[in-house]
Amino acid sequence: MDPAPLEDRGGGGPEIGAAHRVYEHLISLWAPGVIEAAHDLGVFVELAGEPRSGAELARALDADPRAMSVLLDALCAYDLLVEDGNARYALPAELRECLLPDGLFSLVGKIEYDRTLAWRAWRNLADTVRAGTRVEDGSDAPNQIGETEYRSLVHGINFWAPPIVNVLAGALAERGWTPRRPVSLVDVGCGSGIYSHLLLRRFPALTATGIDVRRIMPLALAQADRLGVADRFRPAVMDFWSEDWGLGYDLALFVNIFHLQTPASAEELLRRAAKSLAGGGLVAVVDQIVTGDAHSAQNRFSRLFAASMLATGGGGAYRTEDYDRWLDGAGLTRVALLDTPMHRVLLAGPR
Ligand SMILES: C[S@@+](CC[C@H](N)C(=O)[O-])C[C@H]1O[C@@H](n2cnc3c(N)ncnc32)[C@H](O)[C@@H]1O
Repeated sequence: MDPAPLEDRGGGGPEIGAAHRVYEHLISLWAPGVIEAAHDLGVFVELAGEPRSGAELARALDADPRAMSVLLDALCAYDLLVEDGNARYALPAELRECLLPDGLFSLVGKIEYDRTLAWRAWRNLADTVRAGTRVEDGSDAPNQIGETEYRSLVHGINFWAPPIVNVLAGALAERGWTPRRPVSLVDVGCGSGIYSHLLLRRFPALTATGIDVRRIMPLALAQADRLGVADRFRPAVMDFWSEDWGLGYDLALFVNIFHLQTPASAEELLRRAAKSLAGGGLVAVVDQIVTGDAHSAQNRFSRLFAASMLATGGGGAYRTEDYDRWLDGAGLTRVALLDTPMHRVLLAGPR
């Protein structure tokens, strides 16, 4: 046996540090395992009311009492539940919104998406890397996430929106958007519509058109109602490739749309956006946009996000140079690039 890993430093040389690091990555698998088991069993919903003991939860959820206690303690280890010292477990207030199904920022859709699609896709990532995601003619494949999966997914990414909208709204205000100015936007692939809805709350004279497919639109309409902006949110059920988006918008907004594209389809989307704008209108792309700064938090997340896109069927995290080339092809030019959590906001206007 090579004695080097055991030498000096109390048995903890760089090799042991490296093994700890890799092991920590490997056991990241435990977190979704524990959270998803609790979701499947109904633990979070059961704890929406009073704190309960392990035995009470096991009885209510038809589970083995000892196994339930192990699961509850693991949830406490992740700070997802708290134990009151008398073996009663509670769901902390700040976690209710994301762990219960009806919260505006509920991650239940993400959990369900991961259970139906992502686990299997990640398990087969090596096969995907061997085969690549090119289609027969050698071009990249667009992302294959289906409408059914989007129904789970779109609410599960709502929590990204508030800090991004803060930054975007600030940039729009700097460019002359005031509470009284009647402006309009088209939200292309709006999903739950959260970006439109939060901007509508920010700018009382704004009207928003949300484009998405038939199965998703009821979610956007219900949420517009919930957030009190339904009177200024116009649903446009259509395929954004084959139908007309309308004209004269002050903002064409694409959130989490470009990472689903191939380079060719990305350029086509920007051409369509340019045609839909009023004079002086802007395009905003909110996405995993990679810059030259290798160590930024956004670039690190973008790299991992690209691996996730690869695992689940195509698309990727594109670089600023890619966007600049596509913008140029569409007669547009980048006017700002803003950092937000896990995303960047690219603003572009006419060249
Ligand atoms: C990743 S989700 C993003 C949703 C939203 N923009 C957000 O970030 O919360 C992509 C959305 O684009 C919609 N979409 C994809 N292709 C579309 C098409 N060809 N026409 C209309 N909507 C489409 C999907 O239904 C889905 O709601």
